[in-house]
Amino acid sequence: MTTNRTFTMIKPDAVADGHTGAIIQLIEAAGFRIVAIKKTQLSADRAGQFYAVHQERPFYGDLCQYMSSGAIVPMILEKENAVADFRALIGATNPEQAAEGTIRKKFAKSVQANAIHGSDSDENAAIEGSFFFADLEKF
Ligand SMILES: Nc1ncnc2c1ncn2[C@@H]1O[C@H](COP(=O)(O)OP(=O)(O)OP(=O)(O)O)[C@@H](O)[C@H]1O
Repeated sequence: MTTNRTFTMIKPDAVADGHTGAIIQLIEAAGFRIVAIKKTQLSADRAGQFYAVHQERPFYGDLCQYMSSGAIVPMILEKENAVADFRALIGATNPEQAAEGTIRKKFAKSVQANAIHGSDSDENAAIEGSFFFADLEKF
């Protein structure tokens, strides 16, 4: 296994509900090191750019509206096997299918408002991290 990075965002529902601290605690307890972190809000246009891969999907418009509806907390995280281990920590996209103990099982409200994002590959983790953070913001 190699030490590498993944990208995550705590989504608007979880930030608005006051779960930011609890989610960060779970992430750090699972062995991830925070390389970069901020609190920000996406415009609908920027949410659309971030999720451009989904633009043909029926839920794309709703997703962009939801992701720009409030503050989010994007982070770059570092750990051995970061991408796969983080996907395991957050659980399935649909919280009804998420395993016990996962972040989505604990905090997600629906398949859309599912509390947290996790990159699905090393390549996307690098692209998504650069979408939010300049090199000088990564430590
Ligand atoms: N059927 C759906 N209805 C509404 N929203 C959806 C649906 N499927 C996915 N989404 C939303 O789009 C996001 C991206 O979908 P994707 O299939 O990439 O899931 P994921 O990889 O688990 O999620 P993410 O990319 O946020 O980590 C989901 O996290 C969710 O917020």
